[in-house]
Amino acid sequence: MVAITLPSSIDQIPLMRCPKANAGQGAAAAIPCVDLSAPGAAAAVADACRSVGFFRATNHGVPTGVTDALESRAMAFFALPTQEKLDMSGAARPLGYGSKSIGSNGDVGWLEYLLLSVTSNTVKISSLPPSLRAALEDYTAAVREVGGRVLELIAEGLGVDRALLRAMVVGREGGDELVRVNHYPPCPLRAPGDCGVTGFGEHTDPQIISVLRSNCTAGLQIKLRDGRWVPVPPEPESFFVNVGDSLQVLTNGRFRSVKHRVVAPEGAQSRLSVIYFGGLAASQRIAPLPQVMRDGEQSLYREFTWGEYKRAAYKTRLGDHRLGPFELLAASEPASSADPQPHCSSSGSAVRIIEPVA
Ligand SMILES: C=C1C[C@]23C[C@@]1(O)CC[C@H]2[C@@]12CC[C@H](O)[C@@](C)(C(=O)O1)[C@H]2[C@@H]3C(=O)O
Ligand SMILES: O=C(O)CCC(=O)C(=O)O
Ligand SMILES: [Fe+2]
Repeated sequence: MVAITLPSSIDQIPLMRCPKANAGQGAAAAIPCVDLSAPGAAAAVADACRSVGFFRATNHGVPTGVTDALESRAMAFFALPTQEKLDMSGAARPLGYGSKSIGSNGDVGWLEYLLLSVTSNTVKISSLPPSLRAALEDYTAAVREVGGRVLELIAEGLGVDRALLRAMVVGREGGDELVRVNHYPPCPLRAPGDCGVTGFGEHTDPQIISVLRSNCTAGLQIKLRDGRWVPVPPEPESFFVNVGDSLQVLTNGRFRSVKHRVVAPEGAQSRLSVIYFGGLAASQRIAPLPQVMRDGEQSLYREFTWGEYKRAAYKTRLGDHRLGPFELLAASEPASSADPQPHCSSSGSAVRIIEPVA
């Protein structure tokens, strides 16, 4: 039984259009798939990060028991009354339990979540149910290994020291690793045409990489380099890897952080996703790796630390172009919020569509 309550004002939940045209044949084919233990994996990972900024990873070595245990403990947690969830986790600021509100700048979505710091594999919320905490710690240990392997492959694919990126992120003293568990209950609202309700609005992840797994329920979409949004078919046996803003800078734009969003589920099923975010230590400088730069190539970004970027990121709205203020040369991305695109808005029970802004 899902304990989320309907928002007091449905107006607070913006609806968005999810073009069906992109959901057809070929959508899944647009998403690269990499067998992490195959020969040639490094080149395939680098290729995927360059062309899409996103890929599906198979042969990752995480036992299904670990993911199943977390999924069932998390669902049991989300089924608790809201006050109990808040008492156990504290209200998200930004860590803790959140519902419908994402960040502190007015973003909303049809979801509830737990956002946790997992650096050194310690889940720093003491009053979580012990079985959930244990499942989170087992999962974190396993997903961190996947992240570490992916970072080795990325380094190899870039032609830099294989251990370099992994050592900057995984299990690093003072590092910034997060796990987020998102629960999107079935959404009773309906929008006309091709609109769905926003589960998690369009954004890029600020960290180096994100490693995501979901249950069987669809909803995640990514934006391809040609501007098309495509649905990511759910694949509970696989992990999905996102390039984050920090990796975009480290590669001087060779890899680009991928825009993604989630549409709330319409049917009877809820979506449960778990994401590991590999970030850096606060004092870690983020600048293009000298080894990837060609002779005379200029950095596209002014130098900054992860602490500085994170502070700036938390002042932004979800869809903002967070790297904008750090760009040195002519910006390759619109400096505004989310790209102009069709979206919908609700007005009481009657749903009103707002057409794209030019
Ligand atoms: C609106 C926001 C939520 C967010 C912090 C921010 O101000 C802008 C970035 C958002 C994001 C997106 C990826 C991750 O889910 C997240 C934890 C992160 O590091 O950056 C969230 C932040 C959050 O929910 O606190
Ligand atoms: O829930 C999902 O599938 C994606 C969520 C997401 O992008 C995030 O938590 O940053
Ligand atoms: Fe994300």
